[in-house]
Amino acid sequence: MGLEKFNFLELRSFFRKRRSLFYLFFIFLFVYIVFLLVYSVQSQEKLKSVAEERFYIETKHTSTILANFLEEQKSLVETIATGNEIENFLVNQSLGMSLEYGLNVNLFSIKSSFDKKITNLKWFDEPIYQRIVFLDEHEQVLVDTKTNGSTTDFSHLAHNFSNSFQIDGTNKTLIFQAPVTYRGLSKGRVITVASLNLLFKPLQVDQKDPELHQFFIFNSNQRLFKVGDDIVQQAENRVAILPNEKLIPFKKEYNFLIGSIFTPQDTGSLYLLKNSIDGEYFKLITIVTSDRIFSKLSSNVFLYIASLVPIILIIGLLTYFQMRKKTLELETNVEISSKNINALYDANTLLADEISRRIVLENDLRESEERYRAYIDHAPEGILVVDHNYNIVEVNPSLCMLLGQEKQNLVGYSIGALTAAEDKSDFVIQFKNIINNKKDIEELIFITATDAKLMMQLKTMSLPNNLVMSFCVDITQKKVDEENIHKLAYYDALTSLPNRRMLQDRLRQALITSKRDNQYVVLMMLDLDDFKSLNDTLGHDLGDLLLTMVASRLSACMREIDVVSRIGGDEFIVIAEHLGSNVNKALIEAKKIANKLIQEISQPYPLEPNKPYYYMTCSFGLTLFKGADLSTETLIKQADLALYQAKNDGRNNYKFFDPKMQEAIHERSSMESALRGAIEKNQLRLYCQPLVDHGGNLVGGEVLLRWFLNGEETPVMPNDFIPLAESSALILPIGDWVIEQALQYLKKWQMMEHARHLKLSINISARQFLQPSFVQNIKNLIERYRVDPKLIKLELTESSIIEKLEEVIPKMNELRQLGVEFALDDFGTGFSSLSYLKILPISQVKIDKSFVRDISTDVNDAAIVSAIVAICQSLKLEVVAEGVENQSQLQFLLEKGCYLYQGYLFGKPVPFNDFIA
Ligand SMILES: Nc1nc2c(ncn2[C@@H]2O[C@H](COP(=O)(O)OP(=O)(O)OP(=O)(O)O)[C@@H](O)[C@H]2O)c(=O)[nH]1
Repeated sequence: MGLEKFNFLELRSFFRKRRSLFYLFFIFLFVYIVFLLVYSVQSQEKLKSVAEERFYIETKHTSTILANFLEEQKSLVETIATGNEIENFLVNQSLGMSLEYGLNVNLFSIKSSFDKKITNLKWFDEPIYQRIVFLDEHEQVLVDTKTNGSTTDFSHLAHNFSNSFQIDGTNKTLIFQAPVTYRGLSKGRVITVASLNLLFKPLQVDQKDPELHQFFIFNSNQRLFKVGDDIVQQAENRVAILPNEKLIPFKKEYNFLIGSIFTPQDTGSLYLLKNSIDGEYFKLITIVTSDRIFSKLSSNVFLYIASLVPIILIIGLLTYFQMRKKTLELETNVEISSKNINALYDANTLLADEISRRIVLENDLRESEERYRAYIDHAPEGILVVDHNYNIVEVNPSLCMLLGQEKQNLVGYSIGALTAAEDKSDFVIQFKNIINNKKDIEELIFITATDAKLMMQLKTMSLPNNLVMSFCVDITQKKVDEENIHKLAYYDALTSLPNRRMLQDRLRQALITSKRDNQYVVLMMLDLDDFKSLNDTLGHDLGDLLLTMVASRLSACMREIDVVSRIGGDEFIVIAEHLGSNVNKALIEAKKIANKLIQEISQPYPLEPNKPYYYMTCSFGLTLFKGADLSTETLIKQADLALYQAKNDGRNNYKFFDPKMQEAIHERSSMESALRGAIEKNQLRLYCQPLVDHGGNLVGGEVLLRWFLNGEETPVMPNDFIPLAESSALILPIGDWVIEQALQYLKKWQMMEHARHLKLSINISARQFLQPSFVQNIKNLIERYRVDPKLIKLELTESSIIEKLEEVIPKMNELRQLGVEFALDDFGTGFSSLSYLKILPISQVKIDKSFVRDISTDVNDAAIVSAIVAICQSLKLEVVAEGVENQSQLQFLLEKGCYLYQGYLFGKPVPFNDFIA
């Protein structure tokens, strides 16, 4: 909306500056107009009187004309009466002349004179006389101009000649008479008869001047007036009331005067004037309209009104200016208002914007409120709003569901209502603390309506108006899961004892405590003796059962503060603290514990109902420490080392760690690091030991590894470093190296005429064989060196593959398909389940040298070897006897049907290059 802006201020200042001038001008104008008005009124009055005067004169003139006419007629009739003709007659009469003779002539002459007069005398072009009559003193008509002989009786005409004329209303005539005298004697009279109509000739009584009407009144109060062509005479005796010679307004009571002369519409505008003609005898009454008299004059009312016009105009002007002023003020106000309106408009716009913004905000707020409400109502977590008095203001459906409570039983109540616990005091205190501290996340236990225990995680935040909102998430299950995870991470699933990880923790703490308290602690590593047999004979389940029994026995023997853990397989570690600060006492204590535990473990185990008890022994490795700056790993290694010694010492006993063991450990670790660089330093060499048949023919060789440490001539034997290589995973690169080298030699053999048929046996460690890429590696090498796979024989020890048969057999089969053969090495030293011979895709079995060594002297060994050879024969497997050193052994083997041999009797292992000259 746009508002027009006027420049009112300029106009207003203009009027302000000239205001006094304007007032002066208006006053002057007012005076001038009043003066003009007065002057006009006066002039009007004058004009009026002039008009009246003029009208007087006009009527007076008419009266005079009429008076003159009457006078003239009077004198004329007298002139006739005294005329020569009549005088001659009278003379002759007096002379006695008779009528017949002389007088007739006279009369004739009179008559002629009369006729002439009738003919010649005119007024307003009309003959004045209708008749002239000469009567003698006896009223005898002597001369009468009316010749038709009708006589009129003039006797009624008075002889009194003071009234020299009379009006004959009946005949409508005007009669004048004059006496005829002779020598003082009356001799008769002359009568002239004129038309009454003549009187009206000078008067304006016709249609031409309808505004003026005149009539006569004569003495006998007779009104005489003319209506059309008729002259009417009426009696009226009230005429006398009319004033003389004065123009007076016509009053209503004068209506009788005008009668039927004319019928004015407005008698109020009539004026009346009475003029005397011929003395008081004859009056001329003039009735005239004011317009007729004052036609050119304005009426006073008009003047007054006209005079009012300027006043009204002035007042109007003043009012106009006043109003203009007011308008200006108003307009100024309007302008100010318009400015205000503009400002208001701007403010309005701002307000509108603000309103729009607020509407948007309100919408946003509403949407946000709806979102908030939707979120609250549908949030999966419980939501709770509490006021500063700890009263519940809001709960969402999720919280109600979690707590098994109805909303109406919570909202409006104190926070105690949130738990169904009998004693709510702890809950309320904890909750208040949470609310007051507003820690990020707190945990609190709620009791639900069904008496269930809910562990809730509360996240609390402040809201406006001193409100506090808490998000409650049920973490009961999470806690259980966490506990389970913790258990899985820190506890052994089978025995529920702390596992190796937990042990590390506890050991770390024990280290700290022992240092702090200056108290000895013993770490005992326990390993069941020959547990593997139990597994193998009774199965894993019973093995597990035994392990759990061992665990409970260990726990039962130890104090609450001690640690009993299972670190894997059949190995347990026990930590006993607070053994005193004296080493000897601590040793005694530790021994006591070890003995007690050995005693306990050796108790019979009722593994199977109605079956004989199982018996189990164990070995311990112990290490004592007190505030030592040793790592937990070192301590465990010490105990392990001691255990190793205990095992070596025949099992079912315990050994304390001593520094010599430490040295051995050190030696082992330095050897490990030396072995790590052996390949790069070219310290490893391949040797080959011949394999011969019963005819002494070389049929192949077994690849053997030698480690020439630090350029020494005497190599380190495989038994001294292969276990180390296996335990440290160095066996993998070493094994790969061995295979590749061996195939290169085999390639060379293949190119030699006399060696082309020789088979090469390569020892493969279980770890190496179980490598996922093992088969592919072999394939690649066969392809690379183009060797005949049939000449390759891979040797695996029974114990190494027995646990992973399902993994091992498919791999063996895959290589078998290429032509690669397998031999079971060291047969007889392990479990030697004969059933494996059936299921393993092997082509050869190698009897361990420990059996071969004493076959001539030990009946058992001889029996075992015989049995092995027999079985292999029945299974159509080649049998190789290892460690054949003398003829008696050979003889025995030959007798039993073993036709392949390896041993010093046929050749020691020699460097590969020397194997075939
Ligand atoms: N039943 C069962 N056997 C296990 C479990 N963990 C490891 N073993 C077996 O426990 C045996 C542990 O054997 P070792 O301790 O190496 O040897 P051993 O037979 O006890 O002989 P020594 O320790 O030398 O006396 C292996 O045969 C494992 O397969 C287990 O959780 N349950």
